[in-house]
Amino acid sequence: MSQPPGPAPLPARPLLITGARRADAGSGDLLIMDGRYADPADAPADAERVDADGLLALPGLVDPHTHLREPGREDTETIATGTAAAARGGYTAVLAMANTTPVTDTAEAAEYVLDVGAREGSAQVQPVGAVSKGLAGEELAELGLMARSRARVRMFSDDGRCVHDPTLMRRALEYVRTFGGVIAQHAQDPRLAGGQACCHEGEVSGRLGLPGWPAAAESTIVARDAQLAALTRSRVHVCHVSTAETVEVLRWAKQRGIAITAEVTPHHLMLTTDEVVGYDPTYKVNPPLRPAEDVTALREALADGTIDAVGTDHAPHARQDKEHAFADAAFGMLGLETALGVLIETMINTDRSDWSRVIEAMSHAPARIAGLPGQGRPIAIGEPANLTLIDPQARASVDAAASLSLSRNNPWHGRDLPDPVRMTVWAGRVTYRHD
Ligand SMILES: NC(=O)N[C@@H](CC(=O)O)C(=O)O
Repeated sequence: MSQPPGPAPLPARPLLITGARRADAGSGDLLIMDGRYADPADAPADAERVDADGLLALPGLVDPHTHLREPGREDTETIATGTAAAARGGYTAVLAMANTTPVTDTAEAAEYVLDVGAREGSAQVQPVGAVSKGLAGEELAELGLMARSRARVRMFSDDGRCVHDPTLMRRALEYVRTFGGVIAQHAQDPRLAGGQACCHEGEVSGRLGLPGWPAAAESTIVARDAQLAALTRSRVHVCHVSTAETVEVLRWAKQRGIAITAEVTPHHLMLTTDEVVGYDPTYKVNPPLRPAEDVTALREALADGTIDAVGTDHAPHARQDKEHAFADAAFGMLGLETALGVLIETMINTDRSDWSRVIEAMSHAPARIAGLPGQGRPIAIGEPANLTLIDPQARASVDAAASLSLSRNNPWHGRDLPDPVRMTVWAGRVTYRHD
């Protein structure tokens, strides 16, 4: 059996985890040896025993949408710090977005991210390749070379920018179909929501005098891309869905059998446009926070599977890039450490979803969409040991200063939220332990 992707082998001490419940059915002790689950009856005498009585065992979480900022902005996040934050959030794999400096638009750039991840990461780092050279939206990047490289890139995205040119989008979809890839679209029509647009277009943007971006700037691109996916018989993934209109388009497209998948961020499941009323740039994000009706529609869509997955869109920014007038500040907020807590609060504690749905959306589906073998797998003997042990009842007040991220643009600071993660294990190695 080939080794699962993971850190260099350590003088691994087997782990015997006792007493954990399993959300997916099944229970019993878990033995982790040589990076995989093994039969607990074979536990060696020197195995480290972990008492997980009362805890829930989940397959390691997979984030289809992380900004790690290395290379280029290591003052705001590195692959080491971003994946440390991921491990604390229960993640064992992250898809690293391409909008770094330089952009991940070549095989060499993708292999660089892969290699630093393997050397310094606390989670598997899978590079996302850019769709267009330099994210400029004009010429296709080296999609085939990235796919055939050691990084085995399968997901491509110009995230931060929309692939606006329909012909370029068509060509990209045609190209990735040849190797089972997917185009992850940042759906934002730059003609409807460009330039200074920084807030949901509606009553609040009008009152505050902030340039707005209407829901239609997202849903019209998603409708177009669904049709292009049908035309090319290829696969499109919609990043950070934020509106009820987009949910309707997704329902329509899925009913027609179009190969479209979508993700929602934790912040769009909980926070609304009202946060912006104080002009605090921490709440400036793309796409913008939307009204409560959209939040409700997103929760419903995640519960019924219209939205397949949760993506954090963890977007670290330096203080000097955020501390500006709202219209001039950088877009983006942190999310890796708090994602599962927000999902418990919005989906489990409201009885909208059961655990199997949350596990599907935060582990199985993102691994499948992004083409990550070895992640999002069931907890079963022989499978790679990617595991998150959680206490779903534990809560804490979020402290931005205590984050493992290098950045502090944390929209959850001071909020009381579930703080569930007790231990994360990636490829058999403990990557996070709650004190
Ligand atoms: N989501 C964000 O608000 N920011 C992202 C890029 C982007 O999607 O705009 C970032 O890289 O900072």
